Amino acid sequence: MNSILAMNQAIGLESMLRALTERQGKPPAARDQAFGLASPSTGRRCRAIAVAGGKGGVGKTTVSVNLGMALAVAGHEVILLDADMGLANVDVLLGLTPTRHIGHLLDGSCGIEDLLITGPRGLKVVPAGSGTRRLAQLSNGEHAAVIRAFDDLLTPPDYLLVDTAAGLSDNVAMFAAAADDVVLVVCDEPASLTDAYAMLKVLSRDFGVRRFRMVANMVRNAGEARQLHQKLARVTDRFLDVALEFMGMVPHDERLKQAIRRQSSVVDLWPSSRSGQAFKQLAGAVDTWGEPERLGLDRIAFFSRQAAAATGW
Ligand SMILES: Nc1ncnc2c1ncn2[C@@H]1O[C@H](COP(=O)(O)OP(=O)(O)OP(=O)(O)O)[C@@H](O)[C@H]1O
Repeated sequence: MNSILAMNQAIGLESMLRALTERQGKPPAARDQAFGLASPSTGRRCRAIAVAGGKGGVGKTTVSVNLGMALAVAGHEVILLDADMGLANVDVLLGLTPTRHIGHLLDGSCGIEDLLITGPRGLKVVPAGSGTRRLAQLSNGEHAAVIRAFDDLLTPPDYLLVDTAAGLSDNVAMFAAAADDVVLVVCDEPASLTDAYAMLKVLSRDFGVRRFRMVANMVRNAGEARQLHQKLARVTDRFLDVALEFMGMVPHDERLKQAIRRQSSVVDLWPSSRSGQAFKQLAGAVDTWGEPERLGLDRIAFFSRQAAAATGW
């Protein structure tokens, strides 16, 4: 797709994005951190990574689950937060049957530790709950409460992965802005590119997120992945004040689909498959990122505090 077409389509989403921003009130002047605890296993601060994508079906959950598993296999403590509230499926993908979810945390009937369930290879999951309309309509204050609940973890992990919802809701914006890194999953479809552009635009302009790491999903090879990155980076370099780094790729792989049908991860079932190897490489890339930067002193993002105060959370 040519870059001007991509930009025009993205600009076509302006009114929707403006409405979202206006509803949220004045955006924060600078990005602050919300998730941020020291990990006992490494002594390093927990790194919170939000996996986002804009368009539905680009592979956010697949990447979150398999990247989480690859990091766990590499010996890291990992918690995977399913933040696709009301349409949760991380637990389904891992064959887990949670009895509690985020809704129980929010109504005060349990704490964050009670929500953790342990999946294969010690990967821990915080389930979001499915089929509950109320969970799909959480207020900003409730999102803030979920983010802050991670401060109560007894043993913070090395990595907290957050599988965000599709679209550009307040939910996605808050979790992405509260994380140390945003991994953007993109596939080679016009709608994926325009939605990714729209997400970069709103997260940078309204939430101060300036750096993104792109994973090209469902591509044929590394060359195609690089081309996809260049296609998006050409437009973002020209029109947005963001750095879009290439993180890696996941090939289109039937093994991945088979693993999902078996409610397991390809990393666990077929580590030597093309996608299994790709997730190992992505985990290796994450491992090179080092200590997350701290852009502010407070652990709670500015907008989270505003929202929390407004709703009494
Ligand atoms: N690399 C891949 N190779 C083959 N199939 C893939 C790959 N990545 C994802 N898929 C398939 O694409 C579909 C959508 O993936 P997934 O549910 O992870 O997307 P999503 O972005 O989380 O969607 P939603 O936003 O709707 O929750 C799934 O059926 C999955 O099996």
